[in-house]
Amino acid sequence: MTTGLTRAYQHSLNSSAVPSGQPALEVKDIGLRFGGVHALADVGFTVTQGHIHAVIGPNGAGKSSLLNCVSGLYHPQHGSIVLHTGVEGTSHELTKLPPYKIARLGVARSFQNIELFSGLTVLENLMLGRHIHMSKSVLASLVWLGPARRQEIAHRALVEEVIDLLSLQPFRHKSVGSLAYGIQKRVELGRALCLQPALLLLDEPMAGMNAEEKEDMARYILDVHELAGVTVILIEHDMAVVMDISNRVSVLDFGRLIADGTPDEVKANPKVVEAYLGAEEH
Ligand SMILES: Nc1ncnc2c1ncn2[C@@H]1O[C@H](COP(=O)(O)OP(=O)(O)OP(=O)(O)O)[C@@H](O)[C@H]1O
Repeated sequence: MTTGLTRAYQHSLNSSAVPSGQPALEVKDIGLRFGGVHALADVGFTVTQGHIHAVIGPNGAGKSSLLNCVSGLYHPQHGSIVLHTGVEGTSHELTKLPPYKIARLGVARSFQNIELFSGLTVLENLMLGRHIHMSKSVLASLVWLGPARRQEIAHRALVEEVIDLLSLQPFRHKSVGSLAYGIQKRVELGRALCLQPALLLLDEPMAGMNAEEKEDMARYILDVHELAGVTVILIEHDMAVVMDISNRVSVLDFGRLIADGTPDEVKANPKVVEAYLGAEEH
């Protein structure tokens, strides 16, 4: 189930140097409160390098809060989140860092709602996805004609590979606002990939999609994982998709981790059936 690449790739889209199978992210005893609401309580699990790791749970279970803790939008009151990038053997404690520093460490994310520049083209949005790696003059040259063309060309080569991987060629010069919803979500995935992530966080990438769009998106996430080797944390409501494409699944319910295992283990766990899968069947 792959997209037939049309070019030989020169750039690695995965910036992690952690060997496959080793811990990439360790979440330990995270606690997050909003007034009296325990959004997360003693949540801990490990994301393995090279995995698609799904986080599932009923509405309000704490899934987005968890991603927000990893990307630095929320700071949990206790616990730790350690990112291993393998670069010079370093690890980073994320819970006190601001979002831009976590992004610089290679944590990229897409949001539940599309957060693209709808008046700009696909290409321009993807180039802006390179912003962390760009000097101000290159950013300026995207908007006004200016210097730094050579640096821009190097960034452009990587962006072209993302366009190829996600089959975005037909849309490159179209303004994002004019594209079908499913394509816009694919552009958002592309923009996150342009960061060359060590870890990619996808928050309900298939929400609001029809069956065909979901199937397409699942295929592209698998390509990102299998061809580009990017480690993914995936929040998704569609159980069939989660069980199909994930290596490991963590289940939250009322802010607590109630199960963590392979898709088959999780499917067979009575707590999960009761809390989530069972609830869907009624
Ligand atoms: N910024 C915030 N302020 C106050 N409460 C919040 C905030 N963010 C999340 N919460 C609360 O934390 C709990 C978990 O919410 P969260 O959005 O993380 O759940 P979720 O599993 O992602 O839900 P959904 O599937 O509906 O998106 C909810 O009770 C929610 O109301």
